[in-house]
Amino acid sequence: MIQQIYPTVAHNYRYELNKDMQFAAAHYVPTERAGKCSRVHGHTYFANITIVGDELDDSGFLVNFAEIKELIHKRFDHSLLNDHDDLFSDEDAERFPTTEVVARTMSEIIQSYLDQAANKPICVQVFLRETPTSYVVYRPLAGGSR
Ligand SMILES: Nc1nc2c(c(=O)[nH]1)N=C([C@H](O)[C@H](O)COP(=O)(O)OP(=O)(O)OP(=O)(O)O)CN2
Ligand SMILES: [Zn+2]
Repeated sequence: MIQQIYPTVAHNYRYELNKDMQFAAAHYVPTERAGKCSRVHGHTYFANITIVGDELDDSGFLVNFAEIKELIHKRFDHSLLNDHDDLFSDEDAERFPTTEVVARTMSEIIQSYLDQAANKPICVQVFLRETPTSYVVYRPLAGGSR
């Protein structure tokens, strides 16, 4: 079970939902500057996703917890992140599968899905832990751009 205190996001929405999940994945950071991390290695990633909104859908959900898990876990669990060439690249540092980029990418995947919902939920934070000692918090800029 994942139990951790996460950083809070200031907002004035009526509802805030948080979904924890974990997935196993391998990656490498394709630059010599990454040292040992430029070689393929694996992590159990722990993620906490924060979604806010004022309106519920016709199930009484801001968004179904299971759908958020499906978007991330199904896509990344037991995969080599660098193989997802629709998301990551060995050529462009903004698309190397670092913790920062994976957190941002998760936020973008989730927000694209939420944009289809009539009640318009918003993903305001992705907390992504890569190792017991390393994690990133990504908060998209208000208004939808990075
Ligand atoms: N800013 C970033 N720095 C590093 C990233 C990253 O994604 N963003 N990634 C790595 C490696 O992939 C590695 O998996 C994690 O590195 P690190 O925290 O150094 O792992 P250690 O277990 O060796 O750290 P300890 O301090 O010994 O616990 C590297 N840097
Ligand atoms: Zn790593």
